[in-house]
Amino acid sequence: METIIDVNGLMKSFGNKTALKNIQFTINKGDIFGFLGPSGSGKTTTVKILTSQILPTSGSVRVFDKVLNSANDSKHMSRIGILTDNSTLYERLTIYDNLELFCKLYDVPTRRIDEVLEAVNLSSERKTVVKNLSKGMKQRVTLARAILHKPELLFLDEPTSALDPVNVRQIHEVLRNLNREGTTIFLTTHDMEEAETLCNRVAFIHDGKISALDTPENLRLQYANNTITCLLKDQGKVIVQQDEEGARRIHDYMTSGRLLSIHSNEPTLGDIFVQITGGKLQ
Ligand SMILES: Nc1ncnc2c1ncn2[C@@H]1O[C@H](COP(=O)(O)OP(=O)(O)OP(=O)(O)O)[C@@H](O)[C@H]1O
Repeated sequence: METIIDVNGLMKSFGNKTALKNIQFTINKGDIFGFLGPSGSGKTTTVKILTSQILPTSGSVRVFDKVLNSANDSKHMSRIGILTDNSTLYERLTIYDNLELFCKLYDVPTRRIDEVLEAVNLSSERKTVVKNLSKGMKQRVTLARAILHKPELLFLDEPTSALDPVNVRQIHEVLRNLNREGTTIFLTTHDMEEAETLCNRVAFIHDGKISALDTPENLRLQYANNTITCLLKDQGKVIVQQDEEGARRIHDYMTSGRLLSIHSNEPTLGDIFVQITGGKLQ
């Protein structure tokens, strides 16, 4: 498996505030890696370091085969796409003109504009002025801009925060397609559902430290409470342990015709985050 990002002993301080405390993780080619944490936990600081916008206080960071040791180091930037809060568009220009400007900046042929607009489902809006777009559409243009130069690695800092569910679904679909075509994705979010549906690996960051890192499936298994909720006609909700005694009880509920519904109580990533850190994601 090819390692795309390798972070070891990463520390970052701002004056006497330590934002990152000995962070360690690797990201492999093809991952959609979710970096989950509440506000102020250190997500954006990590993205800024990985994209050479700021330097770490100590520790080592490797992106592709390049050890990052100076800010604004642009050597690997052509292989990277970034979508953050600061990714603004020219409001008075059309979608097409916005993208054309960035084609010139990145030295990308303008025929690529049609491809990215198709990818984000905005081909029919190419002549629309950006200020007339909805928030979700603007975010899709920003995403189109971030992938104009076909980056191998895409950083997304809270890409769907404050978007409605329809727009969230559209952005997720674009990201899945990009990933299928080979783009590795580093995604920060405090939305656990987003991480559950998109990510093959997630790290929990809390107060500048990573407190868990695994696949969502392994985390759910590890923190499962092994119970089943049964809804009974005469008793309402009943919690049953997943053991022999529980199996006997469920069998009785079924054969006596009392069982209305049954579901296993798998913890969500949000539940697990609370269990591990004692804090909430939001
Ligand atoms: N330039 C800075 N100067 C001083 N403190 C900073 C600076 N940048 C970040 N911090 C502090 O570092 C900590 C981590 O901030 P960071 O922006 O990385 O959090 P975050 O997880 O991205 O939060 P959010 O989800 O709200 O964006 C916070 O306590 C923040 O106040």
